[in-house]
Amino acid sequence: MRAGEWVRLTDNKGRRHNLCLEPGKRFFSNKGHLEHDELIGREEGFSVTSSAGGQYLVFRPLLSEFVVSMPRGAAVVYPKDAAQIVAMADIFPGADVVEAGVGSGALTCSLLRAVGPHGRVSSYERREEFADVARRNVTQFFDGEHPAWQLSLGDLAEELPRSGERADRVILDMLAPWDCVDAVADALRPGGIVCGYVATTTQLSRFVETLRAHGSFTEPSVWESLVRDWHVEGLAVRPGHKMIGHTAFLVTARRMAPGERPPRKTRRPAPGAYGPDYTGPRPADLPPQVLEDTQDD
Ligand SMILES: C[S@@+](CC[C@H](N)C(=O)[O-])C[C@H]1O[C@@H](n2cnc3c(N)ncnc32)[C@H](O)[C@@H]1O
Repeated sequence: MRAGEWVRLTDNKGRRHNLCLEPGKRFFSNKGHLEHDELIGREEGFSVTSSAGGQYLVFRPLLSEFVVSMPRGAAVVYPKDAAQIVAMADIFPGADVVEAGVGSGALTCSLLRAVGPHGRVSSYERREEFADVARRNVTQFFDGEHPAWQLSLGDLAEELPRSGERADRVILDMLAPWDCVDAVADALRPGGIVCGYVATTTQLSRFVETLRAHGSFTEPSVWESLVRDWHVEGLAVRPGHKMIGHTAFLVTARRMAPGERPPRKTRRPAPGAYGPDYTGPRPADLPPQVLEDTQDD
């Protein structure tokens, strides 16, 4: 490990500290201090003892560790969901991926890793202060600029058509992904995948109905992932007491070729899908403020 690199210290109670190694500096905790110089030049994966007897494991942070501890502008996509997005939206080496909004840049790091140096991740963010946070985080994680990354400031629905970009995959993590469906459909290559990450059921409903109504996507698939750790010690083998429960719902659909439509029966809700006596608004008709009152970016 060299000066300027980030390392993670974990004490024997599982408490974690991230630090950037600097010659001559000290790390302080309630267990005294450690000299950075003791860590610089060593290979990761060892334990050190501080001046007051605290023991720490020393490793470089994994991506999944980095994104949950890095500075945040907006809420981040958690590693459990980033893994689902990479797998189920089929992000492959060399792919052209468009992403919005970039938020804190957590998902961006996973996308860049998956496309590699010969792919492209084109990220859009409409708030400059979040774009700045993301730029710092992504640059820190990759220890410099990633050759496949391009970050643009602006609203995806307006900027993507202007850019003329074509994409194999488009990932939307934003309040109102339905506003971007036209732009996404125009940018996606036939067979390409749109993947939405939405926090609430009202957003989910509106996004899925908008994709269906657009007519150029296959029937959306919808799921969520719940991760539960297990405690395994002797005969005490049981689920952990805490878990990461709901974060967001995931939606994917594939772009049909130009002029092609998915089979009709998969495009519309079955008659009576809202119940025979239902006369209220359909999800796609809900006014935007109903959603904006309950959800922030
Ligand atoms: C929840 S955050 C994204 C977090 C990000 N995926 C991550 O893992 O760090 C949502 C972001 O989308 C941005 N946003 C919302 N609508 C947008 C749009 N139409 N175009 C571009 N950015 C948008 C917001 O400003 C916000 O920063």
